[in-house]
Amino acid sequence: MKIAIMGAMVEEITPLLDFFGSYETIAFAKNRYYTTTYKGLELVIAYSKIGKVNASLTATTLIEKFGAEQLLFSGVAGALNPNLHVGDVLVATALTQHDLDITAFGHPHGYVPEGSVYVETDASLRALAHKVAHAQNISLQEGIIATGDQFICDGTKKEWIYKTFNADATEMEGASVAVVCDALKIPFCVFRAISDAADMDAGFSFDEFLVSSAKESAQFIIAMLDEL
Ligand SMILES: CCCCCCN(CO)Cc1c[nH]c2c(N)ncnc12
Repeated sequence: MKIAIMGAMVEEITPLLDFFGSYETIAFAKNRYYTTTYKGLELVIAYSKIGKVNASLTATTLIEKFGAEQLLFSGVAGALNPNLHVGDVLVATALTQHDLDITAFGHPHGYVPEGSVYVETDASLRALAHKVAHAQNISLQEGIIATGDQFICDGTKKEWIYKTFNADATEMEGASVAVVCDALKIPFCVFRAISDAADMDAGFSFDEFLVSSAKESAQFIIAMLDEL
């Protein structure tokens, strides 16, 4: 089984590369893909760089060029739901694009023709995540992620996204991964540890907690691999 593990920033995959220790590096399309094996699994690891376009390119490459049969995303996110706090690990049930807007033509936010507002993650990967969380006594939150090409650091924008999409967290890549994996029929799931509250302090909080929260998410992914 070939599994892709994807992040957006180097800090999100460094804990993975450090854990696996040795890996091949393949340069492609202005990016680098790291391949290794772990307990009989073939792994291909990459960070896309920030934003939906970069994430779409990397997710497609991981599948079409490297032959990934499942894709796990590991990273950090801003909390929209007040019950989510820095360090909490969230598994996405569904993802949406909060900045996709043709409402001028009567469509709902996040919708374009022949698409859907939400893309759901793979139910069996989610079930496995809960099994792993329970077995390892890790508290795993579940929720909707709203993705957009903006770092959200403003209470008004935060509330709008929270209310418009009933979303629990926000980030900048997950929904792209969802659209790509859904179209290419590859089971996927998105795991994000909270780094900030997407409010006026988000920038400072993100700087302070990126590394520790990225580690939280990466550690959960590693725990998942033992059960895949
Ligand atoms: C150089 C700084 C790059 C920030 C990239 C942030 N990632 C994008 O996936 C996750 C994220 C954490 N908190 C966020 C927030 N409040 N809004 C959007 N995205 C996020």
